[in-house]
Amino acid sequence: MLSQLVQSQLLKVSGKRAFATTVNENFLPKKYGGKYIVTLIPGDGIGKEITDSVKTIFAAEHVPIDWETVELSGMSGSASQIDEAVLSLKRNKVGLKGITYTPSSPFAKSLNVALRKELDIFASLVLIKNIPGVPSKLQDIDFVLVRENTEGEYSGLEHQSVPGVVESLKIMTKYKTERIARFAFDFAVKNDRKLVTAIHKANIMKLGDGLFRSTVKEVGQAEYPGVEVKDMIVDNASMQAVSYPQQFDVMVTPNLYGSILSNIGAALIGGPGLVPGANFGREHAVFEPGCRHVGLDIKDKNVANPTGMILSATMMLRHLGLDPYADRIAKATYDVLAEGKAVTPDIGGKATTTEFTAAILSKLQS
Ligand SMILES: NC(=O)C1=CN([C@@H]2O[C@H](COP(=O)(O)OP(=O)(O)OC[C@H]3O[C@@H](n4cnc5c(N)ncnc54)[C@H](O)[C@@H]3O)[C@@H](O)[C@H]2O)C=CC1
Ligand SMILES: O=C(O)CCC(=O)C(=O)O
Ligand SMILES: [Mg+2]
Repeated sequence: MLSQLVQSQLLKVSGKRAFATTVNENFLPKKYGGKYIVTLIPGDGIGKEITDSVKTIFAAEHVPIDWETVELSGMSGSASQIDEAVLSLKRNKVGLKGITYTPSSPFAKSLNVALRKELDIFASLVLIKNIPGVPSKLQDIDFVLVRENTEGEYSGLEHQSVPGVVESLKIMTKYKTERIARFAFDFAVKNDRKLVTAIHKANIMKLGDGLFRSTVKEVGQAEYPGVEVKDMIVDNASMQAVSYPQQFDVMVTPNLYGSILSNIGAALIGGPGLVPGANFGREHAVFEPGCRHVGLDIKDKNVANPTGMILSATMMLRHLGLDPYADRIAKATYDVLAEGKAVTPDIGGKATTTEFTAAILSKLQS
């Protein structure tokens, strides 16, 4: 039973299928000396601890990857760090990333957002699915969030026209809405999902969200007759997500609603440390925990749950065609979670991050 569940998780976590339709084959990463070079950006907060967990597991499994580590910090970093990170990702095409902190000061730009825009990794993919053994109030949850990553509310265009009056621009374009819609429908087709729901607020933002709603529906109806398309207002979708999440299959969202729904989704399945994610463009793919939390409050305490990062890393392995490594690592991770003996405090356990990682290693060796 468990292995069947694991198998279906593995299929659905597969970034490769989503990627294959989106990335130009000419830009697939190349091996050097039999190994892929992957950019590793630990980021701030718990990033180092959870990427260390991945590094330990990959080393023990002899995964044919060399890491190119780039420091990127929103707390202390120099301006040149972002250039270095972008250069490394442009060269290697593939990255594994923690989250960088963004201070609320008006002068501090989000490095996470800058990186996504610079590389045009426009599609965020987040899997919200119950994990056997992890307590959650509702069962049979299994949906995917496809989130536009480069425009919308995260455009970062704000100005104060006169003191006390601020205008924030939300940019929505037909071009970027069509491409995120196609990504969502392609993902649905390739992963045997039947329903795409466009999430919007077209009753209030009639032009911007109206464009999003109508474009997703047009693309679906014209190009993907085998996939049902619906739409739902974001307020209702948030309520439905916590009362009847089983109704959702693939949700396609503008930027901010995707962030909010990924956080609701994380809470539904047991917490932010469990959710895997990836960002795809035509040339690059960057894998990062789907709920995108920095975790400054638990930094260096050795309690962070690295599951979301490990599962993001297994999506990356599939993207690179290293499925057998991904299968073994994901299965060992799910087995440790299912047993519940060596799990971290966020899901009710007492284990440290390193003890959880060690339990995965011993599963792999057994
Ligand atoms: N504050 C920032 O710089 C950034 C914030 N965000 C977004 O803002 C929202 C909230 O961010 P923050 O308030 O900074 O959240 P946070 O990073 O403080 O996380 C919220 C809570 O979840 C816990 N948590 C997160 N990951 C965990 C893990 N792997 N294991 C165990 N516990 C974990 C943290 O300890 C914390 O108590 C999120 O949606 C996030 O996507 C995204 C990027 C940067
Ligand atoms: O980069 C940030 O500081 C916040 C971004 C965010 O909330 C997200 O990407 O979901
Ligand atoms: Mg967020």
